[in-house]
Amino acid sequence: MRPSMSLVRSVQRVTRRSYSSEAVPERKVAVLGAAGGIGQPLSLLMKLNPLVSHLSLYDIAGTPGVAADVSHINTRSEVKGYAGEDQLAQALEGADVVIIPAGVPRKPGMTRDDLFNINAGIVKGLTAAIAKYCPNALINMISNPVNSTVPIAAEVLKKAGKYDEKRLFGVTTLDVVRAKTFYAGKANVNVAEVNVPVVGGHAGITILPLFSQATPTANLPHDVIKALTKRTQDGGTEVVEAKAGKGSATLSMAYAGALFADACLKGLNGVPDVVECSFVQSSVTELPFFASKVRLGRNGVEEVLGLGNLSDFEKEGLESLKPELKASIEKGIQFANQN
Ligand SMILES: NC(=O)C1=CN([C@@H]2O[C@H](COP(=O)(O)OP(=O)(O)OC[C@H]3O[C@@H](n4cnc5c(N)ncnc54)[C@H](O)[C@@H]3O)[C@@H](O)[C@H]2O)C=CC1
Ligand SMILES: O=C([O-])CC(=O)C(=O)O
Repeated sequence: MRPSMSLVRSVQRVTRRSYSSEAVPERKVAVLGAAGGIGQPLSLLMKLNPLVSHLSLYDIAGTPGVAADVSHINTRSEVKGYAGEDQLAQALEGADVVIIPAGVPRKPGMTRDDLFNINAGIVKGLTAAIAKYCPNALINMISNPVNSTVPIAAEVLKKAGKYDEKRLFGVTTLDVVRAKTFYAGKANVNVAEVNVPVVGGHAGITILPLFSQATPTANLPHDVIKALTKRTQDGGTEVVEAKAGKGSATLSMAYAGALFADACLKGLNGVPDVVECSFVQSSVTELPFFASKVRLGRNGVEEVLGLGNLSDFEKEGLESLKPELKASIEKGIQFANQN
Protein backbone atom coordinates (compact mmCIF):
# COMPACT_ATOMS: atom_id res chain seq x y z
CA MET A 1 0.00 0.00 0.00
CA ARG A 2 2.74 2.50 -0.83
CA PRO A 3 1.94 3.61 -4.36
CA SER A 4 1.88 7.28 -3.40
CA MET A 5 5.63 7.33 -3.06
CA SER A 6 6.20 5.32 -6.18
CA LEU A 7 3.87 7.55 -8.22
CA VAL A 8 5.67 10.64 -6.98
CA ARG A 9 9.01 9.03 -7.83
CA SER A 10 7.75 8.06 -11.30
CA VAL A 11 6.61 11.61 -11.97
CA GLN A 12 9.91 13.01 -10.70
CA ARG A 13 11.84 10.68 -13.01
CA VAL A 14 9.78 11.83 -15.97
CA THR A 15 10.38 15.49 -15.25
CA ARG A 16 14.13 14.88 -14.86
CA ARG A 17 14.82 13.00 -18.06
CA SER A 18 13.04 11.85 -21.16
CA TYR A 19 11.27 8.53 -20.88
CA SER A 20 12.39 5.37 -22.63
CA SER A 21 9.18 3.86 -24.00
CA GLU A 22 10.82 0.47 -24.67
CA ALA A 23 10.90 -0.27 -20.94
CA VAL A 24 7.15 -0.74 -20.41
CA PRO A 25 4.25 -1.99 -22.53
CA GLU A 26 1.84 0.24 -24.39
CA ARG A 27 -1.20 1.05 -22.26
CA LYS A 28 -4.26 3.04 -23.21
CA VAL A 29 -6.10 4.84 -20.41
CA ALA A 30 -9.48 6.45 -21.07
CA VAL A 31 -10.97 9.09 -18.76
CA LEU A 32 -14.77 9.46 -19.10
CA GLY A 33 -15.87 12.84 -17.73
CA ALA A 34 -12.45 14.29 -18.55
CA ALA A 35 -13.61 17.91 -18.84
CA GLY A 36 -15.02 17.99 -15.29
CA GLY A 37 -13.70 19.10 -11.94
CA ILE A 38 -12.01 15.75 -11.28
CA GLY A 39 -11.52 14.87 -14.95
CA GLN A 40 -9.19 17.76 -15.77
CA PRO A 41 -6.60 17.38 -12.99
CA LEU A 42 -6.88 13.59 -13.31
CA SER A 43 -6.10 13.88 -17.02
CA LEU A 44 -3.07 16.00 -16.13
CA LEU A 45 -1.84 13.41 -13.61
CA MET A 46 -2.37 10.53 -16.05
CA LYS A 47 -0.37 12.51 -18.64
CA LEU A 48 2.49 12.58 -16.11
CA ASN A 49 2.33 8.81 -15.65
CA PRO A 50 5.07 7.06 -17.68
CA LEU A 51 3.08 3.79 -17.73
CA VAL A 52 0.51 5.42 -20.06
CA SER A 53 1.21 5.41 -23.81
CA HIS A 54 -2.22 6.57 -25.04
CA LEU A 55 -4.45 8.91 -23.09
CA SER A 56 -8.04 9.16 -24.29
CA LEU A 57 -10.08 12.04 -22.87
CA TYR A 58 -13.85 11.76 -23.29
CA ASP A 59 -16.72 13.97 -22.15
CA ILE A 60 -20.03 15.10 -23.57
CA ALA A 61 -18.36 18.45 -24.38
CA GLY A 62 -15.17 20.40 -23.77
CA THR A 63 -12.61 17.63 -24.24
CA PRO A 64 -10.88 18.96 -27.38
CA GLY A 65 -9.64 21.91 -25.31
CA VAL A 66 -8.55 19.80 -22.36
CA ALA A 67 -6.80 17.35 -24.68
CA ALA A 68 -4.99 20.10 -26.64
CA ASP A 69 -3.82 21.67 -23.38
CA VAL A 70 -2.62 18.45 -21.73
CA SER A 71 -1.06 17.17 -24.98
CA HIS A 72 1.61 19.88 -24.91
CA ILE A 73 3.20 18.36 -21.82
CA ASN A 74 6.43 16.61 -22.85
CA THR A 75 5.76 13.17 -21.45
CA ARG A 76 5.31 9.77 -23.08
CA SER A 77 1.62 9.50 -23.86
CA GLU A 78 -0.17 10.58 -26.98
CA VAL A 79 -3.36 12.44 -26.01
CA LYS A 80 -6.65 12.45 -27.90
CA GLY A 81 -9.87 14.26 -27.02
CA TYR A 82 -13.32 12.93 -27.84
CA ALA A 83 -16.57 14.86 -27.37
CA GLY A 84 -20.11 13.55 -27.64
CA GLU A 85 -21.60 10.10 -27.78
CA ASP A 86 -20.76 9.46 -31.41
CA GLN A 87 -17.05 9.56 -30.43
CA LEU A 88 -17.38 7.29 -27.40
CA ALA A 89 -16.52 4.12 -29.33
CA GLN A 90 -13.23 5.58 -30.56
CA ALA A 91 -12.45 6.89 -27.10
CA LEU A 92 -12.83 3.41 -25.62
CA GLU A 93 -11.44 1.09 -28.29
CA GLY A 94 -8.29 -0.67 -27.06
CA ALA A 95 -8.45 0.83 -23.56
CA ASP A 96 -6.67 -1.11 -20.81
CA VAL A 97 -8.02 1.06 -18.00
CA VAL A 98 -11.18 3.20 -18.06
CA ILE A 99 -11.53 5.77 -15.29
CA ILE A 100 -15.05 7.14 -14.78
CA PRO A 101 -15.48 10.49 -13.01
CA ALA A 102 -18.57 11.35 -15.11
CA GLY A 103 -21.63 12.63 -13.29
CA VAL A 104 -22.92 15.34 -11.02
CA PRO A 105 -21.25 16.18 -7.68
CA ARG A 106 -22.93 17.00 -4.35
CA LYS A 107 -23.98 20.39 -3.04
CA PRO A 108 -24.22 21.17 0.70
CA GLY A 109 -27.08 19.28 2.37
CA MET A 110 -27.04 16.42 -0.14
CA THR A 111 -26.00 12.83 0.48
CA ARG A 112 -24.15 10.84 -2.15
CA ASP A 113 -27.34 8.84 -2.64
CA ASP A 114 -29.09 12.05 -3.72
CA LEU A 115 -26.91 11.83 -6.87
CA PHE A 116 -28.33 8.42 -7.75
CA ASN A 117 -31.14 9.62 -10.02
CA ILE A 118 -28.79 11.38 -12.43
CA ASN A 119 -25.57 9.41 -12.10
CA ALA A 120 -27.10 5.92 -12.26
CA GLY A 121 -28.19 6.54 -15.85
CA ILE A 122 -24.85 8.07 -16.84
CA VAL A 123 -22.91 5.12 -15.42
CA LYS A 124 -25.28 2.64 -17.02
CA GLY A 125 -24.79 4.17 -20.46
CA LEU A 126 -21.02 4.40 -20.16
CA THR A 127 -20.69 0.83 -18.87
CA ALA A 128 -22.81 -0.48 -21.75
CA ALA A 129 -20.35 1.20 -24.13
CA ILE A 130 -17.40 -0.33 -22.28
CA ALA A 131 -19.03 -3.77 -22.62
CA LYS A 132 -19.22 -3.16 -26.36
CA TYR A 133 -15.93 -1.45 -27.17
CA CYS A 134 -13.36 -2.48 -24.53
CA PRO A 135 -14.83 -5.35 -22.48
CA ASN A 136 -11.42 -6.37 -21.14
CA ALA A 137 -10.59 -3.00 -19.64
CA LEU A 138 -10.21 -2.49 -15.90
CA ILE A 139 -12.97 -0.10 -14.84
CA ASN A 140 -12.15 2.45 -12.12
CA MET A 141 -15.53 3.79 -10.99
CA ILE A 142 -15.34 7.20 -9.31
CA SER A 143 -18.91 8.46 -9.98
CA ASN A 144 -21.11 8.55 -6.89
CA PRO A 145 -22.83 6.91 -5.17
CA VAL A 146 -20.03 4.35 -5.58
CA ASN A 147 -21.92 1.92 -3.31
CA SER A 148 -24.58 1.76 -6.05
CA THR A 149 -22.72 2.67 -9.27
CA VAL A 150 -20.40 -0.34 -9.00
CA PRO A 151 -23.33 -2.81 -8.68
CA ILE A 152 -25.04 -1.02 -11.61
CA ALA A 153 -21.92 -1.49 -13.74
CA ALA A 154 -21.71 -5.16 -12.74
CA GLU A 155 -25.32 -5.78 -13.79
CA VAL A 156 -24.91 -3.97 -17.11
CA LEU A 157 -21.79 -6.02 -17.87
CA LYS A 158 -23.57 -9.24 -16.86
CA LYS A 159 -26.46 -8.46 -19.20
CA ALA A 160 -23.97 -7.94 -22.02
CA GLY A 161 -22.27 -11.26 -21.14
CA LYS A 162 -19.03 -9.38 -20.39
CA TYR A 163 -18.84 -9.31 -16.61
CA ASP A 164 -15.52 -10.23 -15.07
CA GLU A 165 -15.53 -9.43 -11.36
CA LYS A 166 -11.75 -9.09 -11.45
CA ARG A 167 -12.01 -6.02 -13.66
CA LEU A 168 -14.49 -3.79 -11.87
CA PHE A 169 -13.34 -1.45 -9.09
CA GLY A 170 -15.04 1.24 -7.03
CA VAL A 171 -12.40 3.86 -6.29
CA THR A 172 -12.21 4.37 -2.52
CA THR A 173 -8.60 5.56 -2.52
CA LEU A 174 -9.59 9.06 -1.36
CA ASP A 175 -10.82 7.55 1.91
CA VAL A 176 -7.40 5.97 2.39
CA VAL A 177 -5.62 9.20 1.43
CA ARG A 178 -7.71 11.10 4.01
CA ALA A 179 -7.26 8.48 6.73
CA LYS A 180 -3.49 8.61 6.23
CA THR A 181 -3.39 12.42 6.35
CA PHE A 182 -5.62 12.74 9.42
CA TYR A 183 -3.83 9.92 11.26
CA ALA A 184 -0.38 11.36 10.59
CA GLY A 185 -1.55 14.70 12.01
CA LYS A 186 -2.69 13.16 15.30
CA ALA A 187 0.00 10.51 15.61
CA ASN A 188 2.75 12.98 14.80
CA VAL A 189 4.44 10.60 12.35
CA ASN A 190 5.77 11.10 8.83
CA VAL A 191 2.67 11.08 6.60
CA ALA A 192 4.65 9.50 3.74
CA GLU A 193 5.16 6.37 5.85
CA VAL A 194 1.59 5.97 7.06
CA ASN A 195 -0.64 3.07 6.01
CA VAL A 196 -4.30 2.76 7.03
CA PRO A 197 -6.71 0.29 5.43
CA VAL A 198 -10.23 1.63 4.87
CA VAL A 199 -12.96 -0.94 4.30
CA GLY A 200 -16.73 -1.12 3.74
CA GLY A 201 -18.08 1.32 1.17
CA HIS A 202 -17.83 4.94 0.12
CA ALA A 203 -20.51 6.97 1.91
CA GLY A 204 -20.82 8.16 5.52
CA ILE A 205 -20.74 5.33 8.05
CA THR A 206 -20.09 2.75 5.33
CA ILE A 207 -16.54 4.18 5.22
CA LEU A 208 -14.71 2.24 7.94
CA PRO A 209 -11.07 3.18 8.52
CA LEU A 210 -9.15 0.51 10.45
CA PHE A 211 -6.94 2.68 12.63
CA SER A 212 -6.17 -0.33 14.85
CA GLN A 213 -4.09 -1.57 11.87
CA ALA A 214 -2.50 1.81 11.12
CA THR A 215 1.28 1.94 10.83
CA PRO A 216 3.50 3.33 12.24
CA THR A 217 1.67 2.48 15.46
CA ALA A 218 0.91 5.35 17.79
CA ASN A 219 -1.33 4.07 20.59
CA LEU A 220 -3.80 6.91 20.23
CA PRO A 221 -6.53 7.17 22.90
CA HIS A 222 -10.02 5.92 22.01
CA ASP A 223 -11.61 9.39 21.80
CA VAL A 224 -8.97 10.40 19.23
CA ILE A 225 -9.60 7.23 17.19
CA LYS A 226 -13.33 7.95 17.32
CA ALA A 227 -12.79 11.52 16.10
CA LEU A 228 -10.41 10.36 13.34
CA THR A 229 -12.97 7.80 12.21
CA LYS A 230 -15.73 10.40 12.06
CA ARG A 231 -13.52 12.88 10.20
CA THR A 232 -12.60 10.23 7.61
CA GLN A 233 -16.27 9.29 7.18
CA ASP A 234 -17.24 12.95 6.79
CA GLY A 235 -14.21 13.95 4.70
CA GLY A 236 -16.25 14.38 1.52
CA THR A 237 -18.87 16.47 3.33
CA GLU A 238 -16.12 18.65 4.83
CA VAL A 239 -15.02 19.57 1.30
CA VAL A 240 -18.59 19.95 -0.03
CA GLU A 241 -19.38 22.42 2.75
CA ALA A 242 -16.11 24.34 2.32
CA LYS A 243 -16.80 24.65 -1.43
CA ALA A 244 -20.26 26.01 -0.52
CA GLY A 245 -22.16 24.95 -3.63
CA LYS A 246 -19.21 24.77 -6.05
CA GLY A 247 -18.99 20.97 -5.99
CA SER A 248 -17.08 18.34 -4.04
CA ALA A 249 -13.50 17.11 -3.80
CA THR A 250 -11.81 17.37 -7.19
CA LEU A 251 -8.07 17.90 -6.63
CA SER A 252 -7.58 15.36 -3.84
CA MET A 253 -9.85 12.98 -5.80
CA ALA A 254 -7.78 13.44 -8.95
CA TYR A 255 -4.68 12.57 -6.90
CA ALA A 256 -6.40 9.51 -5.40
CA GLY A 257 -7.76 8.43 -8.80
CA ALA A 258 -4.31 8.75 -10.35
CA LEU A 259 -2.81 6.63 -7.55
CA PHE A 260 -5.39 3.91 -8.05
CA ALA A 261 -5.05 3.88 -11.84
CA ASP A 262 -1.26 3.72 -11.44
CA ALA A 263 -1.69 0.67 -9.18
CA CYS A 264 -3.96 -0.98 -11.79
CA LEU A 265 -1.38 -0.33 -14.53
CA LYS A 266 1.43 -1.72 -12.39
CA GLY A 267 -0.66 -4.83 -11.74
CA LEU A 268 -1.38 -5.25 -15.46
CA ASN A 269 2.34 -4.93 -16.16
CA GLY A 270 3.15 -7.73 -13.72
CA VAL A 271 4.63 -5.69 -10.88
CA PRO A 272 4.34 -7.93 -7.80
CA ASP A 273 2.67 -7.06 -4.48
CA VAL A 274 0.53 -4.16 -5.62
CA VAL A 275 -2.11 -3.84 -2.89
CA GLU A 276 -4.78 -1.13 -2.67
CA CYS A 277 -8.16 -0.81 -0.98
CA SER A 278 -11.08 -0.90 -3.42
CA PHE A 279 -14.82 -1.60 -3.48
CA VAL A 280 -15.09 -4.88 -5.41
CA GLN A 281 -17.14 -8.04 -5.67
CA SER A 282 -16.32 -9.75 -2.43
CA SER A 283 -16.94 -12.67 -0.12
CA VAL A 284 -15.15 -11.04 2.82
CA THR A 285 -18.58 -10.38 4.39
CA GLU A 286 -22.08 -11.57 3.45
CA LEU A 287 -22.47 -8.50 1.19
CA PRO A 288 -21.81 -9.05 -2.52
CA PHE A 289 -19.61 -5.94 -2.82
CA PHE A 290 -17.27 -4.64 -0.17
CA ALA A 291 -14.16 -2.48 0.03
CA SER A 292 -11.04 -4.09 1.45
CA LYS A 293 -7.42 -4.53 0.52
CA VAL A 294 -7.08 -6.07 -2.92
CA ARG A 295 -3.98 -7.51 -4.59
CA LEU A 296 -3.76 -6.29 -8.18
CA GLY A 297 -2.25 -8.27 -11.02
CA ARG A 298 -2.21 -8.99 -14.74
CA ASN A 299 -5.98 -9.68 -14.79
CA GLY A 300 -7.08 -7.02 -12.33
CA VAL A 301 -8.04 -8.41 -8.92
CA GLU A 302 -5.63 -11.24 -8.03
CA GLU A 303 -6.89 -11.64 -4.50
CA VAL A 304 -9.42 -9.93 -2.24
CA LEU A 305 -7.72 -9.79 1.14
CA GLY A 306 -9.57 -10.24 4.43
CA LEU A 307 -10.17 -7.62 7.09
CA GLY A 308 -7.55 -8.79 9.62
CA ASN A 309 -8.08 -8.26 13.33
CA LEU A 310 -10.59 -5.57 14.21
CA SER A 311 -10.91 -3.61 17.45
CA ASP A 312 -14.27 -3.79 19.25
CA PHE A 313 -15.02 -0.28 17.98
CA GLU A 314 -14.33 -1.39 14.40
CA LYS A 315 -16.40 -4.55 14.85
CA GLU A 316 -19.32 -2.36 15.92
CA GLY A 317 -18.73 -0.05 12.95
CA LEU A 318 -18.72 -3.05 10.62
CA GLU A 319 -22.08 -4.30 11.87
CA SER A 320 -23.62 -0.80 11.75
CA LEU A 321 -22.60 -0.15 8.17
CA LYS A 322 -23.97 -3.37 6.70
CA PRO A 323 -27.69 -2.44 6.41
CA GLU A 324 -26.96 0.86 4.61
CA LEU A 325 -24.38 -0.69 2.30
CA LYS A 326 -26.69 -3.61 1.53
CA ALA A 327 -29.55 -1.23 0.64
CA SER A 328 -27.30 0.86 -1.66
CA ILE A 329 -26.04 -2.25 -3.44
CA GLU A 330 -29.59 -3.56 -3.91
CA LYS A 331 -30.78 -0.17 -5.17
CA GLY A 332 -28.09 -0.27 -7.87
CA ILE A 333 -28.90 -3.85 -8.89
CA GLN A 334 -32.61 -3.08 -9.06
CA PHE A 335 -32.05 0.05 -11.15
CA ALA A 336 -29.90 -1.80 -13.67
CA ASN A 337 -32.48 -4.53 -14.07
CA GLN A 338 -35.55 -2.30 -14.28
CA ASN A 339 -34.36 0.43 -16.60
N1 LIG B 1 -15.19 8.08 -5.49
C1 LIG B 1 -14.84 9.19 -4.86
O1 LIG B 1 -14.09 9.13 -3.89
C2 LIG B 1 -15.32 10.51 -5.32
C3 LIG B 1 -16.32 10.62 -6.26
N2 LIG B 1 -16.73 11.83 -6.71
C4 LIG B 1 -17.80 11.85 -7.73
O2 LIG B 1 -17.23 12.07 -9.02
C5 LIG B 1 -18.23 12.59 -9.89
C6 LIG B 1 -17.69 13.76 -10.70
O3 LIG B 1 -17.37 14.84 -9.87
P1 LIG B 1 -16.82 16.22 -10.48
O4 LIG B 1 -15.74 15.96 -11.45
O5 LIG B 1 -16.57 17.12 -9.34
O6 LIG B 1 -18.11 16.72 -11.28
P2 LIG B 1 -18.17 17.77 -12.51
O7 LIG B 1 -19.60 18.15 -12.69
O8 LIG B 1 -17.18 18.84 -12.31
O9 LIG B 1 -17.69 16.89 -13.74
C7 LIG B 1 -18.42 15.82 -14.21
C8 LIG B 1 -18.17 15.70 -15.70
O10 LIG B 1 -18.90 14.56 -16.15
C9 LIG B 1 -19.36 14.90 -17.44
N3 LIG B 1 -20.44 14.02 -17.86
C10 LIG B 1 -21.77 14.05 -17.54
N4 LIG B 1 -22.43 13.09 -18.18
C11 LIG B 1 -21.51 12.42 -18.93
C12 LIG B 1 -21.57 11.32 -19.82
N5 LIG B 1 -22.72 10.69 -20.07
N6 LIG B 1 -20.43 10.91 -20.40
C13 LIG B 1 -19.26 11.52 -20.13
N7 LIG B 1 -19.13 12.57 -19.32
C14 LIG B 1 -20.25 13.01 -18.72
C15 LIG B 1 -19.78 16.36 -17.35
O11 LIG B 1 -19.87 16.96 -18.63
C16 LIG B 1 -18.64 16.91 -16.51
O12 LIG B 1 -17.58 17.40 -17.31
C17 LIG B 1 -19.42 12.94 -8.98
O13 LIG B 1 -20.38 11.94 -9.07
C18 LIG B 1 -18.80 12.96 -7.60
O14 LIG B 1 -19.73 12.71 -6.58
C19 LIG B 1 -16.17 12.98 -6.26
C20 LIG B 1 -15.16 12.93 -5.33
C21 LIG B 1 -14.69 11.72 -4.75
O1 LIG C 1 -18.36 13.74 -0.85
C1 LIG C 1 -18.62 13.71 -2.06
O2 LIG C 1 -19.72 13.94 -2.53
C2 LIG C 1 -17.52 13.35 -3.00
C3 LIG C 1 -16.83 12.17 -2.46
O3 LIG C 1 -17.24 11.06 -2.66
C4 LIG C 1 -15.71 12.40 -1.55
O4 LIG C 1 -15.15 13.51 -1.49
O5 LIG C 1 -15.37 11.44 -0.85
